[in-house]
Amino acid sequence: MSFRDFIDHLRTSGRLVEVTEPVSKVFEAPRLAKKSNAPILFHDIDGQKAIMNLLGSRDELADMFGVPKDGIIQRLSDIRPDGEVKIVNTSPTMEVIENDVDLSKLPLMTHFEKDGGPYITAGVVVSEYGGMMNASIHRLMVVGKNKLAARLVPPRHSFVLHKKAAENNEPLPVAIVLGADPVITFASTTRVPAGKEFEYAAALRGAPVELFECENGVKVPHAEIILEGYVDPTERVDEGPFVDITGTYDLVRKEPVITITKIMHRKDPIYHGILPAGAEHLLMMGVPYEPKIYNAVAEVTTVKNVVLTEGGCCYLHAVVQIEKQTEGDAKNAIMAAFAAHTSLKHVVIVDEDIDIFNMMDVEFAIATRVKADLDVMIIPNVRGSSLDPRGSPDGTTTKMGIDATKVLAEKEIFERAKMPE
Ligand SMILES: C/C(=C\C(=O)O)CCOP(=O)(O)O
Ligand SMILES: [Mn+2]
Repeated sequence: MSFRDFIDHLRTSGRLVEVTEPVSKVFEAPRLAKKSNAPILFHDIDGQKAIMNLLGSRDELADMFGVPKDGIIQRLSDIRPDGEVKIVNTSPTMEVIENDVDLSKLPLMTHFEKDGGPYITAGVVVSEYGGMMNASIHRLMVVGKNKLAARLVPPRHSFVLHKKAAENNEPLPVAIVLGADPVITFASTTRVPAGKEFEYAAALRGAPVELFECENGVKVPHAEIILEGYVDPTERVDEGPFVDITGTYDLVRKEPVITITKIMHRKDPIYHGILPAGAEHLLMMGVPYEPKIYNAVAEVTTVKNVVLTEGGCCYLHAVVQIEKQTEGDAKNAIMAAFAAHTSLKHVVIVDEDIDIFNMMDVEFAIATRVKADLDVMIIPNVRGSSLDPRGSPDGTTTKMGIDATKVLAEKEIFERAKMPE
């Protein structure tokens, strides 16, 4: 499915908000996107089109995968990155080619008052080096007419490829993909084995993914806009301030620079922007880790479901539902969850009768099934998330796991009372 087909599907199903009056890319469009909290298509940002909140809810994701909302994780954990990828010679993306690059002509938005500049937030950075490829989303700050600062987080594959190229003093060829089939964009946020993002997307879509070759050799899927260029081996600039998933300003760091050498786009392209700290951002960051946690917990007990909760920025807090088999299972589940998602900070393990999408229910489990000295695990000095404002400067933090499951030997005293029909 193309990006445009997906937008048409949102339109015909009545889920798309359309803004036809002119809006500014500086604060105004992001503010409207935050307010609407629904897929929103801007028809006139300095004469350009842009969509935000494209995959801004679990309902949207479930619809895209063709499963119910509580079946997303099982669906994602069943998929193997072995779909078909086809190389083709042409693409509608080549309708317009611009060699005189001026990023200010695109509707790249400035979102929050202290932001370091306009940011590309939904750009899938595809890179290739030494026979390896990678596709992942990185935030990209505009630092010049044809330059972007890229937050390449260790140990993500883009970071590794740039490091390898830089060790040989070579540029890393990249292509930034904006507005591909949303399944491909989602797949690029997953933690699949190196170089397998497009195979994973094809398996998820149930149809081959077509790729075409850019002038710099990088192979990319059809999209609305492609920015071609390279990451310089040595150049670094201040990246930030930028508001990340926590809704607070992330640190300013020295990050690598991408020079854009060419822009390709469809006629009348539709730019995709992800609202920082908005639901789409949170889901793109968190949902790919849920199947990882699910599979890791499945190794130690019977796992039923996993959610990275919105209140925990879909990244720092997890609730894991298990069918407890033996006493102590929940403690193993806690350790498995932390191992699977190293940025996770707090995790609660609950039984099958707790609705993990309902925080009242989760709190009920904590209130009635936890004795803190026995059921709370505190683990100091563990690698945490660089996005946690409470993390230590060396990247470590203290983690907490809560076993909110029933004591098996006293199961009946925890039963929730039912009223007869
Ligand atoms: C920008 C981040 C991740 C990414 O690019 O995938 C968030 C920081 O990652 P941590 O590993 O939680 O520090
Ligand atoms: Mn990768």
